[in-house]
Amino acid sequence: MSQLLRIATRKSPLAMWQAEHVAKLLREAHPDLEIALVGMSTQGDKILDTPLAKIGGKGLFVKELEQGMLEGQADIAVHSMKDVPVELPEGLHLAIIMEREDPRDAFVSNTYDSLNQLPEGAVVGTSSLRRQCQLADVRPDLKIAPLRGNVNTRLRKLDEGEFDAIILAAAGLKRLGFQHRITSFLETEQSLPAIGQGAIGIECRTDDARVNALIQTLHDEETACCVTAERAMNNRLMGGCQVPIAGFAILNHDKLFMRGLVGEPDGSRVMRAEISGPASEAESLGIALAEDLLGQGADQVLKHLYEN
Ligand SMILES: NCc1[nH]cc(CCC(=O)O)c1CC(=O)O
Repeated sequence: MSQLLRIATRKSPLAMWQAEHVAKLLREAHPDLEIALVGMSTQGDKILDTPLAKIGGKGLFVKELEQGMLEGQADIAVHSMKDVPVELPEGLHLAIIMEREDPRDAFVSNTYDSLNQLPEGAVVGTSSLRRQCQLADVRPDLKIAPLRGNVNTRLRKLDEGEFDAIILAAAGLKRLGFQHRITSFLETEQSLPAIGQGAIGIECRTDDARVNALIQTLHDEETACCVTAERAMNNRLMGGCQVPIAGFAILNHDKLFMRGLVGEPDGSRVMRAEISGPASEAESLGIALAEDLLGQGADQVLKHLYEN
């Protein structure tokens, strides 16, 4: 008897690409499996005129998908890890973290080759406080302008001449076939990525043994270890995805190396820390990194942001 697996996904082109990608890999692993995509709209997709940082709340891009799984309309949800809050609803878990795509931020411009070549006062589009903070730190003269919408919309707005350059995640551009639009990469030391950037995660019901077993082949332990450290840092900082927090871990054999950053959106204060240790201690390394940042004053910066 053929089995059915229903994948909950947002309807943006990037989310659909990611869900299709998972569907394709699962069809290869299980030729008899019938797969259906269940498209859903999230709050983050509906409110398009407000910077995400102002909408507030965690899980803006995942809540409706989680509800769908809890109500039995879908079996798994495919997420960009950077959109997934650290705390999940009762009954659901992150079963799978897939191998990470390029974690870097990309500089996209129709006029200038790189960040360094932007003239004084150039207008850069991004609605990410994390990107804004790091840009302002090195180039306080730049004008940061809000830029929301899915990847395709953001590229269109650049082409319409609203900005001298925009910053996007390289992973999203590559997945959607816009690699040629990447003018240059911001190395991770220069623009520390968001927690989980470039990694896709699969969430499902904790107790659904059939589904947990079906998706197991997609797991990448190295990425999972790095993302565990990054999310532990975020959890200790009580960070949502819309605060200027960055964190990026890599593995070298069994050793984990991680950088973290918290700052003011205007770049007036930027706290950085790094740590390394055994991969088996990923979670405690992430927490220790957060504590280093808190000790440097990150708690005041974050408190101030949550109050506004
Ligand atoms: N905030 C939306 C979002 N969520 C994940 C990605 C990129 C893909 C990824 O990080 O896996 C993007 C677009 C962007 O930041 O440019």
